[in-house]
Amino acid sequence: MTAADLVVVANRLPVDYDPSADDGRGGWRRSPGGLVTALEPVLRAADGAWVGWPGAPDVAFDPFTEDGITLHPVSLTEGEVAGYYEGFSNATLWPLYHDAIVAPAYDRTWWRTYVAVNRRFAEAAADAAAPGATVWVHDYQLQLVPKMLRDLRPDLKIGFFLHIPFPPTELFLQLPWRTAVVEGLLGADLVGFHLPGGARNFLFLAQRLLGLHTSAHSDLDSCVGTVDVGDRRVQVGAFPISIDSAHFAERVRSPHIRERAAQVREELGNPETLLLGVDRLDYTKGIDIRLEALHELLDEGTLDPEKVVMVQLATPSRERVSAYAQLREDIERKVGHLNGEYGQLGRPVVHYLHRPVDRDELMALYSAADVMLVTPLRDGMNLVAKEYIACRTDGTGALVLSEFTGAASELRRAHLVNPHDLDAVKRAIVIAATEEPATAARRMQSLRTQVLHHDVDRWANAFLTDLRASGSGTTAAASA
Ligand SMILES: Nc1nc2c(ncn2[C@@H]2O[C@H](COP(=O)(O)OP(=O)(O)O)[C@@H](O)[C@H]2O)c(=O)[nH]1
Ligand SMILES: O=P(O)(O)OC[C@H]1O[C@H](O[C@H]2O[C@H](CO)[C@@H](O)[C@H](O)[C@H]2O)[C@H](O)[C@@H](O)[C@@H]1O
Repeated sequence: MTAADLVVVANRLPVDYDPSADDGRGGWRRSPGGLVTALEPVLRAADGAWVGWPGAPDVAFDPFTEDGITLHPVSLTEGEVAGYYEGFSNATLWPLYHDAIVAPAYDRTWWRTYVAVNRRFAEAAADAAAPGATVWVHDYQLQLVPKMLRDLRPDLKIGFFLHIPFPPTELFLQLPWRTAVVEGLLGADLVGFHLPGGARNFLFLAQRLLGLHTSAHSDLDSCVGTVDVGDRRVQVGAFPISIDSAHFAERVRSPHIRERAAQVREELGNPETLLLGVDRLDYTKGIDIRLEALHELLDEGTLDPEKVVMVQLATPSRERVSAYAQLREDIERKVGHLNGEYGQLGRPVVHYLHRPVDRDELMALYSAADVMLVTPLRDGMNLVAKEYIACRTDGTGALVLSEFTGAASELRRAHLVNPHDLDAVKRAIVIAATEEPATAARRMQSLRTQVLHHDVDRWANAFLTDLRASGSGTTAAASA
């Protein structure tokens, strides 16, 4: 397998191995989540390599090529999945970085496994990269990889992008391993966040925890500041991720998706208002909030159960982490209450699917829905909001969007809400469902302009251009 000039390193490969697939040999399926959706086209265009976990424990594969990308699977044992993925990544870092919505657990054995697994990813990346290659490391699961990789391969350009929020400094400082995490990230030439606020938090911590010299720039371009680490100058920037907008806008116009969208409405009883939620089943996503809002609107008689239907897709996620198992029970109980009180025989008010649907079906749902509900308590970006907008090719539709998503900083003409304020969520749903069509169309037009002009290529090019230009500038240590 030849070494690549562009290497992505992410927790997951773009495909997951499922040993229980019913062809008897197991099989590969597309991985869940926005990170894969965003990066796959970028890497395919560059004939690059992708280093990641196959998504199942105790399986080992040699590198192979799929759809123009060379995949380098990193094996994890059952114990490593428990300590590194379910434990440190998703029961420590995920809740801590999402405003501690659920209490983060600080477990020393998880941390040790996180260090060991990060080292394995760094070694695999060092093997996959050609001399002088660009290596782009992704997300909270791999924050130690930049430094480990630099120690192994000082010839590489190394970028790091965090797909989830970088927390307020006082929350980050809870982390017993805070200094090692900041040092790990500073192994990169460029550290990127979705929003300038996350970048500024990181600059503060580099100064406070490591005593490093930092400088802050204006927010007018993607570079928010720099940190001097010995004779290296690390750039710190903000790069809001997006989607392949043109692909969504074009594909959703296919006759079979249009027909399916009409059929979906028909199957749902041709409601006056079709509300839609699409999320991994995650406690950050605020699925409970939108169900509570709908319940109260029906209780008060503001919405009529004969005229409104909600579809909630809730893709299974991190099911062995206890907060996720509890969330599933809570959501399913709420759906049951709503349907018990307001459904008719053969006609529930809430249609809830706890499984992924294929992409064409998802686009048909985006196309069919009158109001998209995106109500996270905290979300790095939220690509679903952008996908919905890209699919509204006829300029109709309305988006209720939490202020606490990264997307809210760009989609200013959505119906922005504070998800902690249930009355505000209820008001936003009603306004979105009833707004005068010309006003709604102007809103959607403005949202579409934003999403169609700021697509995933623009995001990746902005990051990679800044990464390739990084390393310039003289630090005090270098000029001494
Ligand atoms: N095909 C398919 N994609 C889904 C489904 N549910 C969510 N997704 C995709 O998963 C991604 C979710 O990204 P995002 O909203 O940023 O949230 P994340 O899950 O936290 O990464 C989007 O690209 C969605 O289209 C599903 O049921 N089917
Ligand atoms: O790999 P999983 O544990 O199954 O989780 C799926 C992905 O979820 C997270 O997505 C984030 O990235 C999106 C794209 O930047 C962003 O829009 C969203 O707000 C984030 O939550 C996670 O960051 C990925 O690593 C996971 O693969």
